[in-house]
Amino acid sequence: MSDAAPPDPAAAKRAAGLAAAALVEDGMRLGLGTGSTTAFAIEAIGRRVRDEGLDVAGVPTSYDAERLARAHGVPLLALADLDLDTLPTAQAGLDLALDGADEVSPAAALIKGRGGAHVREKVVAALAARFVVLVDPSKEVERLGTTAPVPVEVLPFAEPAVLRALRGLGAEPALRMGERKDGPVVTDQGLWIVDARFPGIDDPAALGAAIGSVPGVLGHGLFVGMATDVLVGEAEGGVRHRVHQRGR
Ligand SMILES: O=C[C@H](O)[C@H](O)[C@H](O)COP(=O)(O)O
Repeated sequence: MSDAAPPDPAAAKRAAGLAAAALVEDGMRLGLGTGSTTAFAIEAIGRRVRDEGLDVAGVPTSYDAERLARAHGVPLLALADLDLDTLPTAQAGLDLALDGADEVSPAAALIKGRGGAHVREKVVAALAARFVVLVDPSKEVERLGTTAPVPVEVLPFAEPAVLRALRGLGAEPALRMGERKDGPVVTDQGLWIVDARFPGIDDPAALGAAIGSVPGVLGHGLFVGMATDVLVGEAEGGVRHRVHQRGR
């Protein structure tokens, strides 16, 4: 038996977060993701704002990201500030979106939403020229669904119907319950989350389309063909940079 300590996920997340913050350039409009890995990036961007006078602003993907950005002095933007009505549709509204993931496949398809922020995260990622995903190595899987369920945000009224439809798609679905609160977890939108556990996902795009078309579903945590970069932090401080093409 080896006496080696297990890799430290916090150190790996920190390495990914710092590498992501280093990609940020003066004048950029950012998407600020949610979760423990992106938190390291937001903190590091805040340091650059303070120490280097970096001029950036970011759209937060959750109340949590918003509070963190404020705490670290990262200026905030709302989608309404992006002038999307005058921007040509082919032009991205944000330069760079930074976010974590619960699973990443070899083709950079993702499961997101452990923190329940996946709906806003997808809106923000879709607006960005580059969508950079920050993970520790435990998030890399050969096949999506290996470790994480697919979070599905649902209208409370529709929950029984959505559970039934998800079972029909091969999932074992369960309403997400609060750990420090009685009853269902309520999202930033005031809706509920169903975690749908699949026995391995072979075609995430097709499954995503099927889940998205269930009446009562606001959105789900499968992100396919969106990531342009994956930064995999290592506990020793190194970072592997995987580059991906959008739409594949
Ligand atoms: O809703 C939460 C987000 O999708 C997170 O980005 C994802 O769950 C990864 O979080 P963490 O970096 O804490 O593992």
